[in-house]
Amino acid sequence: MTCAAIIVAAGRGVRAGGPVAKQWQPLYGKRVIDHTLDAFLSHPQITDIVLVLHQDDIADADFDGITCTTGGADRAASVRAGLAALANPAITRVLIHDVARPCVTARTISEVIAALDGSAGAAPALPVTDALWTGVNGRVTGTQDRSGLYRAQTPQGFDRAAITAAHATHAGNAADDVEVARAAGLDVAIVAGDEDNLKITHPADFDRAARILKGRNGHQTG
Ligand SMILES: Nc1ccn([C@@H]2O[C@H](COP(=O)(O)OP(=O)(O)OP(=O)(O)O)[C@@H](O)[C@H]2O)c(=O)n1
Ligand SMILES: C[C@](O)(CO)[C@H](O)COP(=O)(O)O
Repeated sequence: MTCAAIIVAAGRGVRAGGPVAKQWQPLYGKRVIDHTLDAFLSHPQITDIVLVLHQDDIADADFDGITCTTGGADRAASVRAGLAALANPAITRVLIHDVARPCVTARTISEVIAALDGSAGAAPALPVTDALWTGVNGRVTGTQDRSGLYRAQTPQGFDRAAITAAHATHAGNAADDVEVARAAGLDVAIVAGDEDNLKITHPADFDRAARILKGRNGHQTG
């Protein structure tokens, strides 16, 4: 089994703000992107890494041992570019991960890979535990049943041939690669998500991620 990781990093991080896109901003001693890459570079089951970058960033990219390629206008297009850049024919599995999730642990990566033994796809998720409302103009308009609802995370793992075929036939963007996989009829297993595997989306998420990484220092998870 040869497993690659595709790290999608071609977004502009508009919601996070800042002078540069969020993946290039500092976080607990290095850049967000460095934390994310290190999680996969240090994982013993990941043999190849493809980093998908924005066209404005690619010329300055300097990452040893990592294939860099240019992303597209939306996340799904960037994933397709990453899949196309996988050069090693021996790769049978691929994990697709948001650069914006720098606190991913070795344990989560291992659990996604292990679940691929029994399923064409596998991804971490957390069951929704809060009540869910609908609301309009700052007023609650209803309560939704939360049973069977999950918060999806990455890395999302797949059989390489199956996800490549699924993306080739998928039109337009998608919430994530699980949506693309399921549209193509693939079975996707849910593995335990991790509250600490947050996606840096808004400015306050940098502090939260830094606290998680600081708390882990000297207590390696996974
Ligand atoms: N055209 C795109 C859009 C998004 N992404 C990646 O998809 C992940 C999840 O997207 P999100 O958190 O929405 O990141 P951004 O698109 O950068 O954020 P924003 O929507 O706030 O601009 C990120 O790692 C982002 O870099 C990508 O590779 N290519
Ligand atoms: C793929 C994803 O991380 C799953 O939770 C998420 O959908 C991507 O982020 P976005 O904010 O929806 O673009």
